[in-house]
Amino acid sequence: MMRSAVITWAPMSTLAFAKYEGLGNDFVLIDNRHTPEPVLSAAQAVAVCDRHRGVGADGVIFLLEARDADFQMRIFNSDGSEAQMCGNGIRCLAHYARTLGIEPTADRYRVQTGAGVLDIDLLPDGQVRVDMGAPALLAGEIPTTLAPADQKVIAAPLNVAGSDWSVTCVSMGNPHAVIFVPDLEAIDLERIGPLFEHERHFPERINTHFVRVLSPTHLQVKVWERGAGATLACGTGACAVLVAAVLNHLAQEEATVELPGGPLQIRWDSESNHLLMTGPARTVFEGTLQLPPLGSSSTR
Ligand SMILES: N[C@@H](CCC[C@H](N)C(=O)O)C(=O)O
Repeated sequence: MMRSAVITWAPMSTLAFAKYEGLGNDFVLIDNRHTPEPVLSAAQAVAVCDRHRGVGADGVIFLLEARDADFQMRIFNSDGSEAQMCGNGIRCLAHYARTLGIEPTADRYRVQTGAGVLDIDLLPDGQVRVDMGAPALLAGEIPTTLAPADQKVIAAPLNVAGSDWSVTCVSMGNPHAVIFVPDLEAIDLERIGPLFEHERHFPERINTHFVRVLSPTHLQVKVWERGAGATLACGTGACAVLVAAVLNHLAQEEATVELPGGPLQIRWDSESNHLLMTGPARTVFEGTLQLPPLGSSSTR
């Protein structure tokens, strides 16, 4: 018997967004002050980040109300997983907050993140400086099983894809593995990146950075991000790279971290033990998302 197909079109709701980028690490930003949880589900964030059928982005960032800060940041990676922190994203969010009429105090915002409350300074030249807090170095804090939980992971041996690597792990709220190599051209990121991300010693997966030391104040990086793949820049990663370089006696406490999308200035302040990251953030365009109602199945 022939059946006739019934197509029901769910009514669309709309949601305003702004697209921003920091060194080519790009985000869809959403003013989420009206509800305590992100207005998009993880699956909707994946759809929005899709570079063919969505807006296209490395992640979706929500600006929410905060009790003890100017506002709160939450971020979904392009695969829908939630991360604790995003260095490039928080610079973008600071500029976005200003367009929403949230006024900083003496050009400074205090922002609640999964890595604690961070101070963000809007500099006169348009750049943004973020106090990224202190790095966490113990294996249990990363987390990784490459060492006992109460020990640091500095130049630990790890075999991935049949090769031996020397891995230093740093958490900036989110987990990073840093590997110093003599030649970045030799790194096939699309092949090796996912193998590190899902390696069994990293129970919450890992952001991976391959680093060539150009000088003690100049580090060049290739980035594979947890939940987003190869990106043009990673702010938390740039901080982790500087920390790892200092711990391996390869860099000074202040350096330029050269990412595929451009440079970040990173300083590890010896007095506070905090990382200070300075870099740009830029608005690209604004728009309106067409969304099926939450909880509805696809209308296609
Ligand atoms: N690109 C970001 C980091 C985003 C989160 C990361 N992929 C994770 O899952 O931890 C940055 O600039 O720091």
